Amino acid sequence: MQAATKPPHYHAPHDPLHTGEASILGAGDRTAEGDTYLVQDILPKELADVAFEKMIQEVAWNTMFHRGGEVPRLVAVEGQVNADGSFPIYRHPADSSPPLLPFSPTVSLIREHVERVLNHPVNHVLIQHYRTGADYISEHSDKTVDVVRGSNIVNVSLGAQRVMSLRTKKDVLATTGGKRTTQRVPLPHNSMFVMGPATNTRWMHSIHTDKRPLSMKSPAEFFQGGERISLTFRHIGTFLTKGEGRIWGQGATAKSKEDARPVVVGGPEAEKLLAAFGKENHESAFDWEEWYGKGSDVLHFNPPSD
Ligand SMILES: O=C(O)CCC(=O)C(=O)O
Ligand SMILES: [Fe+2]
Repeated sequence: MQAATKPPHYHAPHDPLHTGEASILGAGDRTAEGDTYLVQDILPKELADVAFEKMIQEVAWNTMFHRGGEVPRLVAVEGQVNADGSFPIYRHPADSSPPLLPFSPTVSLIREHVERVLNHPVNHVLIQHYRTGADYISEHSDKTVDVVRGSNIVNVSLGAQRVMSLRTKKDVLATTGGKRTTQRVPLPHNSMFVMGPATNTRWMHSIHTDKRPLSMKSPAEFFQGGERISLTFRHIGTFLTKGEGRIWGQGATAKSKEDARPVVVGGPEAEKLLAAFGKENHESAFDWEEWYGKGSDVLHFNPPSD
C-alpha cells in the first residue's frame, strides 16, 4: 500500500509483534523469500460483489476447537470428492476439524479463478469467517505433510481488509545475528495472497486482531461491516477412502490407493506427528524428508472420548 492512498485519519492496525519498523508490502513487491505475492482483483466484479453474502448462506460454518478452546473464527472445509467417495485430507494440530463437504457453488467458481492464475490445481479449501476485528489467527507455519511438495498455498480474501503479518522464524536469528524480520501485507477485498513453499519454511504468518473502532478504519478496512472471509486453497496429495477407514498418498505410509492402509487414532504415532508439526512451526531448516518422508497414517490425535 502506498502512503498516498491512505485516508488522513488512517491509523495502522495495532500489531503487538513488532515495534513499527515492519515493511508494508502490496501487489508487485518482493515478499518474504520472493516466492510470495499478492494478486488484486482475482474475481470478476459480478462475482466479487456477491461472493461474500452467498458464502455466508452456502457454507456449513462450524466452530473448531484447539487445545480445549474455541478458535476465534468460524471455519468450514470443502474439497474435491472423487467418484468413489474418497477425498483429500489436510492434517494439522487441532482437537477436531469440521467434516469435508464437496465444493459449494460459489466456492467452486472462486476455485476456477484461482486455478486459472496459479500454475497448479487446488483440491482442498479451509474457509474462515473473521466475524469482527476481534477474530484472528495466531502466528504459525502451515503444516505441509499433506501439501503437494513445491505447490503454493493461496489465501483469497473477501470483505474487510485485514493484514497478513509475516515474520521470520526465531532460529533465523542464529544465522543472521540480526532481528527477526517482519513484513505486513494488507489483504484487500477480492485479492489472492500466494505463499510459496520457501516462505512457509522460513517464515511464520498471522492475522492479528484489529480492534480499532470502525470510525478509525479506512473504507477498505470497514468494508462489509468489518467482516472478512478467507479461503485457504491447497493442493493436497493425501487421501482418505469413503468412510475414513483408510489413508494413502504423499503424507501416508502407503503411497498409492491400491495399498491404502487403515487410519491410526492417537497413540505414539500421533505423538510423533504432533512433534513433527511442532518442529515445522519453529525450524527454518525443517527437513521435510526426515520428518514426513516415511508418511504417517494418523487421522485423529486423541482417541474419541465417550
Ligand atoms: O485468513 C487468512 O488469510 C490466513 C489463514 C491461514 O493462515 C491458514 O488457514 O493457515
Ligand atoms: Fe496459515
